Amino acid sequence: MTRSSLTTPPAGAAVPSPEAGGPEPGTTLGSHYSRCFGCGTEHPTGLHLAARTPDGATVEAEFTVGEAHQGAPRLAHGGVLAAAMDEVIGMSVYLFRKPYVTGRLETDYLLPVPVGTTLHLRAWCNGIVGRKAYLEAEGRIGAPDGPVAVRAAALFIEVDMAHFAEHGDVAAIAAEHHDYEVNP
Ligand SMILES: CCCCCCCC(=O)SCCNC(=O)CCNC(=O)[C@H](O)C(C)(C)COP(=O)(O)OP(=O)(O)OC[C@H]1O[C@@H](n2cnc3c(N)ncnc32)[C@H](O)[C@@H]1OP(=O)(O)O
Repeated sequence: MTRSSLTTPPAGAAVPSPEAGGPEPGTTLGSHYSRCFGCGTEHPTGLHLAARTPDGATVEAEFTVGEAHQGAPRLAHGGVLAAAMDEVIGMSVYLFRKPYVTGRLETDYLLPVPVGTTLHLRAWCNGIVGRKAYLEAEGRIGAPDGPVAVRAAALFIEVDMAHFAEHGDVAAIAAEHHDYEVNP
């Protein structure tokens, strides 16, 4: 992964282990908001990611590229692929049960992704320092061990619920509360 210093964990950054009381291995994480472009089940043209954690520390999901996700004819739009990486990374930091938002997202595009392709996404945390979480993800074509089409590195910043109350619609979050709801 080509990455900047901003998404590289500093020496000594603690790599978190699965949280006591966090999701059990195999848990499906569910949508954090039904109208989210990334995971919302009610979004008509969204990515519809349904993430699960195989081990309490990493997250996996699949994204099938549809007609609504094109950039060039019959090929996925790069921004849509970045959104998929952002979402699966957001789901992985969701394991820590604190609210985080994307501060910085860096993406490497290695292969074109045709419409109809299922991308197998995986995301994990490389370390946390204070409010800053250093995260990484990959998207593989066709199978969990298929060729890597997209890689991403991200810096997510921990916020409190006032962030969403001040800038968004905290009542809508409360209305859809889940056990691990943290990252609208
Ligand atoms: C399961 C759910 C999945 C959801 C996945 C999708 C998640 C999203 O899309 S979130 C939406 C997109 N992101 C946003 O809207 C965030 C917009 N930005 C903000 O609100 C603010 O800039 C915010 C909250 C990130 C930081 O502001 P603030 O709380 O004032 O903190 P601030 O003091 O500026 O920064 C904290 C630290 O992070 C660093 N930092 C903040 N932003 C960045 C950045 N872009 N690049 C590098 N470092 C950064 C700062 O340098 C600082 O570091 P240090 O502590 O070492 O000095």
